Amino acid sequence: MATMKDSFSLLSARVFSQLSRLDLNLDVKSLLLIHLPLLLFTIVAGKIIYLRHFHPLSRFPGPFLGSITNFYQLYIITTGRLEQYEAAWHAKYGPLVRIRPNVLSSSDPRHGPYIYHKNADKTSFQDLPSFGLEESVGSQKSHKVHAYLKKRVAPAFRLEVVKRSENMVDDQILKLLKEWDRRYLKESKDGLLDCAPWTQYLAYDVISEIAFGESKGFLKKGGDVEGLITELLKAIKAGMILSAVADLFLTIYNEPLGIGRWLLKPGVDPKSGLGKIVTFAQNQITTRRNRIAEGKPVRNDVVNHIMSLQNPDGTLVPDSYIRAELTLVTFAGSDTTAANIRHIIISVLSNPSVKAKLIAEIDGNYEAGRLSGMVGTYDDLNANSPYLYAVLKESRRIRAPIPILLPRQVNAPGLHLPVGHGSEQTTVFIPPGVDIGQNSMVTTRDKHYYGPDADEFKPERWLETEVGKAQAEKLERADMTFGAGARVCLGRNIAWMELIKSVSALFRYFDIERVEPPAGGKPYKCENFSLWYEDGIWIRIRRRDVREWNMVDAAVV
Ligand code: HEM
Repeated sequence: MATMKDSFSLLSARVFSQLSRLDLNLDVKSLLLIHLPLLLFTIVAGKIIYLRHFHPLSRFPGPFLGSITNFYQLYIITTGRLEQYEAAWHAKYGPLVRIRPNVLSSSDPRHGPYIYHKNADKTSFQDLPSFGLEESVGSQKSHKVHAYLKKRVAPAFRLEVVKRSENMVDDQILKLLKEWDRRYLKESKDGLLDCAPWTQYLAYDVISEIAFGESKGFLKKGGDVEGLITELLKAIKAGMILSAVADLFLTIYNEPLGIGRWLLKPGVDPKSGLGKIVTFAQNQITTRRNRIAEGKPVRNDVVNHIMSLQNPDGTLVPDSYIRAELTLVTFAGSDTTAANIRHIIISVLSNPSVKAKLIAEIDGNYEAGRLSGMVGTYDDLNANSPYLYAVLKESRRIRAPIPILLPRQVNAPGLHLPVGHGSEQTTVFIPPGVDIGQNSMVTTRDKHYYGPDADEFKPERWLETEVGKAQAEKLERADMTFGAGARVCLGRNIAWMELIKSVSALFRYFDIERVEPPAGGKPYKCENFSLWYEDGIWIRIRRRDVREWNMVDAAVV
């Protein structure tokens, strides 16, 4: 099969041969065959010379192709492992690498507060046409507008509000336990399952329950509902690819004659990709309105909060804005948490001593009556589970659920970043007008900051009792896996609640071991498309002999 490169060469050859056959007068012919290509060549060569020698980032090292074109980033994204490229560049070029013509990547955890300060604006990476959606708090570029939007929506995500939904999280976890027990221990009996999709079912049901007031039934079905998981992945991949050439896309899209907007007309198909998620969000709004109209009680949840927001003139915010925020919550709150749970399971199962310590802590808490009910309460788990806390933190350090560079604009007067260590420490000036960011998958492997064992999964490094207060605080300061500064994750309380509860329940109720994929089972696959997508995490479960099973068996869900 011909490759894209072959087809392109073939096409160019045909165009060229057609042109040379044209009976044009010599001037036009020479213009098309000689002057125009020469002009194009001169423009491209001039641009490359500018980018390599005169651009404000020309003195920073990095991959050659990355320094002259954004299309290189596009290629890297399609490999599904862009974090590996970025880590390799930092290993080769040092803590500041020019990864795209106008973008620097930093791998030094000390740079976080400088880059993600409260007045930092997001970049064109975030500025793609929003396909019929208004700007949401997450897509807003300007720090000022962002601050206004965030102040309005943040109350819906406060811990005390999230805690009101705690029993709904418990219900979803209970469903997971019961489904695994029924399908893999009672019906098929071999206890063998691929847990990767189940983490998504749990996360999607929790987020739809907490944010939208009803779970969509992923766990019950043991499968995708309305194609949401599949379509969200398509939308994420498309967005990721577009983000690599966002500047070019915007130039074409915004060109004055409107041809670009006509050509790239964002056709939102309600049945696929982003359109499906937007339609899902709109349906939540309509359902809620219907309930209100019918005089039925409504929950004081995220939908309710966003629907009752007002504009400065006192009018209610429009549906287009509510849709945008709800779409963001669906995006941001599902596959992130699912990926995190998967990695915790993998890490615990691959480290027998960690598994033993974790189970000892969970069992100890239940036996001593510090955890009650089927799934311990948020407060009890938080207060009594230092090792579980360390496991969750370490898992996000080793594999950040959002494994991409989160860029920010460098505004005047520029940044002075520390580089080097000890007596060799100095500063580097980053000029205004460029973009800079960090990928948590890279910063969290910095050996100066985390020590020579930075690549190892070691929950103990987070324990004050093991490493001392100063070291534990140092690690907390650099933890950017939930984002940083004013843009820190709004859903972190929801995510944390879901994580501590589900991990503690899974290891209390099941004895779990990782196994090879069975014949015909999906093999392990892991891809990074700004979120992690994985398949084929095969485990074998057995019921543990714990008394709480009586409650689970008796519960009706
Ligand atoms: C383990 C789970 C999660 C991780 C690791 C995570 C991580 C992040 C990160 C890194 C950002 C900052 C992005 C940026 O700077 O561009 C972010 C923002 C955000 N996240 Fe999460 N997130 C998680 C779960 C959730 C959940 C469950 C929700 C919703 C209920 C959520 C809602 C949001 C929102 C609305 C923003 C935008 C905040 C802003 O721009 O001010 N996230 N998250």
